[in-house]
Amino acid sequence: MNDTFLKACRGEKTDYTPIWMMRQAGRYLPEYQKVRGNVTFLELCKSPELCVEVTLQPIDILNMDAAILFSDILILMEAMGATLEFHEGRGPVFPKTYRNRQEIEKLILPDPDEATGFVMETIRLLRGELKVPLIGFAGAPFTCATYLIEGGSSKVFWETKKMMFTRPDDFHLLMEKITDATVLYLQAQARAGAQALQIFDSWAGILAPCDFAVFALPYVQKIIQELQQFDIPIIYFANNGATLLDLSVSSGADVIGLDWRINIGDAIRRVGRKAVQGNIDPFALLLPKQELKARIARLLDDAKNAHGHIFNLGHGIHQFTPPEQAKLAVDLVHELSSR
Ligand SMILES: Cc1c2[nH]c(c1CCC(=O)O)Cc1[nH]c(c(CCC(=O)O)c1C)Cc1[nH]c(c(CCC(=O)O)c1C)Cc1[nH]c(c(C)c1CCC(=O)O)C2
Repeated sequence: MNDTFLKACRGEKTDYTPIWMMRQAGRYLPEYQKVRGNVTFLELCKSPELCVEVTLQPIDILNMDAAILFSDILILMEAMGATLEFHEGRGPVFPKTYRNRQEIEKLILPDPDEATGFVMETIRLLRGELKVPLIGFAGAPFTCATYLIEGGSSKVFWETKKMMFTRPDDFHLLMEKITDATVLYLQAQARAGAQALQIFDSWAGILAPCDFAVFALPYVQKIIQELQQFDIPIIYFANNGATLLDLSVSSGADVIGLDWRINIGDAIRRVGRKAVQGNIDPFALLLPKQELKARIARLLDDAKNAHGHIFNLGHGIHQFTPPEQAKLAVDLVHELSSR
C-alpha cells in the first residue's frame, strides 16, 4: 500500500512528493476514449464497473500516487431532482433552472445510498483493487448553485449574481439545500471507503472576498465540520482563489488546493501549518522536457517549507494534453523530490 499521499495530507515526512492530477481520468487518455466510445458520459458515471476501469487507468498508465473516484460534481444535483444533460462540445446543461423560491423548494434531499448507490458501489469496488489512496469528492455549494441557476456553464454569471444581490434569501435557501445534500453525500462516500475528500469550488474566484465570506464560505465550513467524525483529510480547492486564500484557510480543510496563478512559496507562507496541493499550470505540461524539468524543480524548491505538499496541476488536465507529457511530469516529480 502506497500511503505517501495520505502522509503528505497530514503534514508527515514522505520519501518523495506524491502527485495526482485533477481530472486525471478523462479524454486525454485513448484508453478512456475507448470506454467512452460505447456509452454516454452519464451512462459511464452510472456504471460502477466502467467507473472502476477508468479510475484505474491513470494509476496504471501514469503511476499516480492517488486515485480520484470517477464521477461528476453535478451527479448530486441530478439526485436532488434537477434534469441534467451533457451536450457534446458544450458541457453540462440544466434545461430547467432554479432561480426562484418555488423552483428551489422542489429540490429534494436525496438518500445518497439510494439515489447515488452507483457512486458508493464504485468506491467499494475500487477499494478492493487500489494500492494507492482513493479520493472521493463533491462540488462546493456555490459552484453547484451556479450551474443550477445559470442552466449550465457561464462566463458572466449574471443570473447567479442577480439572485445573490436582489434576492439573497432565495440564494441562501438554495445554498442550504445543496449543503445538506452534500453533507450526506460525502458522509456516505467516507462510509463506503473514500480515504480523502476533495471539495471542488471551480467558480469561487468570480466572487469578491466580502461576498465569498457571506455567500459561499459558511457552507463549505458547515460541510467540513460535518465530516470531522471520519478523521480523513479534506481538501478544499477554490479555483482562481489566490485573493480568497486567507478565507479558504478558515474553511477548516486539512489541505488547501492552489491554482497556478499564485506562487506556491507565497501561498505556503500564508496558509501556515496546513498542507498544500498544486499548482503547475496544466498547459505547462506542453513544455519541452528540459524546461518542464526546470519548472517542476523550481516548484518543488518553492514548496520545500510546506507542512505537506501534494503535487498537482493548478486545474484539470486539458483534453488535448499528450499522455506522454503527463507521464513525464509524474516521473520528474518522483525523481526530483526523492529524499
Ligand atoms: C466544474 C466541474 C464539473 N465536474 C467537475 C468539476 C470541478 C472541477 C473543474 O473545475 O474542472 C469534477 C469532475 N469531473 C470529472 C471528474 C472525474 C475524476 C477526475 O479524474 O478528476 C471530476 C472530479 C469527470 C468529467 N466530467 C466531464 C468529463 C468529460 C465528459 C466526456 O467524456 O465527454 C469528465 C471526464 C464533463 C463536465 N463536467 C463538468 C463540466 C463543466 C464538464 C464539461 C467540461 C469538459 O468537458 O471538460 C462539471
